[in-house]
Amino acid sequence: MSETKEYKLFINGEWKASASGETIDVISPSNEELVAKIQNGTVEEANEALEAAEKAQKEWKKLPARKRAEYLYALANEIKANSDYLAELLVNEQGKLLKVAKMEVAVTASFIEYAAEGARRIEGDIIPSDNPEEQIWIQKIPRGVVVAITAWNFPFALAGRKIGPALVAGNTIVVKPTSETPLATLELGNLANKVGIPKGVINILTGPGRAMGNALVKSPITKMVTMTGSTPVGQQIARNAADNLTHVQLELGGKAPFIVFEDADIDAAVDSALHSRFDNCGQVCTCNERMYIHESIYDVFMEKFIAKTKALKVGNPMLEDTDMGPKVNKSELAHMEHLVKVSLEEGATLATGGKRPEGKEFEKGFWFEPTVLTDVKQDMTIVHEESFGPILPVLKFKTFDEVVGYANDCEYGLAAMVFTNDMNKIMKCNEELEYGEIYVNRGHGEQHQGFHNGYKLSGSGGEDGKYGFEQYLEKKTFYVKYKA
Ligand SMILES: NC(=O)C1=CN([C@@H]2O[C@H](COP(=O)(O)OP(=O)(O)OC[C@H]3O[C@@H](n4cnc5c(N)ncnc54)[C@H](OP(=O)(O)O)[C@@H]3O)[C@@H](O)[C@H]2O)C=CC1
Ligand SMILES: O=C(O)[C@@H](O)[C@@H]1OC[C@H](O)[C@H]1O
Repeated sequence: MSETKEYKLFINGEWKASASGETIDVISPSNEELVAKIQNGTVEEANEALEAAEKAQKEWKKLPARKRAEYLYALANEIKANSDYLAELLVNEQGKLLKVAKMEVAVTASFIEYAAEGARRIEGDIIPSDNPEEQIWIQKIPRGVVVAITAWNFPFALAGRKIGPALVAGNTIVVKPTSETPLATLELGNLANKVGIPKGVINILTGPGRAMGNALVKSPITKMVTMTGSTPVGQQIARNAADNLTHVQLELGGKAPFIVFEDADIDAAVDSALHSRFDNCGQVCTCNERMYIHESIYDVFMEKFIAKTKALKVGNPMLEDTDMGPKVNKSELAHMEHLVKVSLEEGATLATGGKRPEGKEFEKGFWFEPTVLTDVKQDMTIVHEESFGPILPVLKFKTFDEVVGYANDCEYGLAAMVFTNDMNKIMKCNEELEYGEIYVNRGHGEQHQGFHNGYKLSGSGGEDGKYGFEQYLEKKTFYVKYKA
């Protein structure tokens, strides 16, 4: 029996055990076996990491951005070179399919490479003054120390999505991954050392968000917090950051509507609806969380959709022909069971799924069947509460105004998906849907050069692309008077 690996804290380029002397178990969602142990870091260690990042940033910001980018290209190459190991770690800690984990590793490297490409596009302005013999210069400068706090659904990609732009902009970073799935992210410490990223530029801490996270957010050393996670925690972070007026970038919860109009390509819509709900066991912030089908195509659409849902293969995430793995932990599984119970009590019908799959392989682990609910009404809990799992409520609609009203009847505003070939409908959806990211005639899936931006309780600030990169830069304005 090999000894269980114990990960340490990565501070100032060194690995160290926490002074707390306590560790946290990371268990496999597939079988509840112990995967590794991580440190239960202390508030003092949070401050130690922040001080290391602050010290390192003084030199890091002086490097030409191109040189900083070269370090990041090297890091991305190391990530790709270690893809198999990192992907298997993601399967073990998060329960995602191996093929999805390999995609996540590739996307992580790609996020970092995309950020590095921006090294020569940190552009300021020179503006003529109203005064004679005077110029106005607006310079883009790094903010300083960035704290990155990430969720458990794509932990590695979310870390790369933040490390890349933060470092290219000339900031240094303290990353606090969720205690649920920190392992692949911790491995970035080894890779950072291997490519020679200076000590203190990247620091990685583990420990419960409430204690460790609070300390990182509240510190006056922290000049920006970028967080991906739930809305309640994002709101808490915004409150904690207010004391120092620290810049906050939040990517939070969602309840994406998936709307299929009468003129849609039904087969394309069925496939997109299936993947946008059940990929990664429904644990994607832009997932199809509620589906609206025009009444004229409802029967033909649902016959195809239910058949494909029932055909999904739930099981061992390491196998190539598996379509869906387990939920990430026990409480998430309990949330699935609760949502189905409440939905049935409120009058919904269980069209398929609704419970733990049967069979010996599912006795351990956090398994839940792909679930579809019909006879759903707009005022039901399941239409408004994020499931972030494999549960899909389906509703019929008659008119455009009715379905847009249903779609906007939501406290979230991250993503929406629309299937129609009618250009007028597409443009009206563009105008009337209150969502930061709208997919037309395809399922979810952002691209780096876009802008992942949540309205309402889905977030603040936005991430990715040139507008996401801007979040990591401060501006400094000079009024320069001279004698011509
Ligand atoms: N908009 C987007 O792009 C995405 C949004 N999400 C959302 O994330 C949620 C699921 O992820 P989950 O990890 O459960 O989210 P949580 O909000 O529970 O946790 C997110 C992170 O915040 C940390 N944290 C918890 N409390 C605090 C605090 N007081 N101060 C600072 N940090 C804190 C957690 O640490 P710890 O876990 O160690 O306590 C974790 O690292 C869903 O709501 C989903 O919609 C997920 C992915 C993408
Ligand atoms: O965070 C999410 O759920 C999505 O933004 C997801 O994270 C990384 C992937 O590239 C996105 O699909």
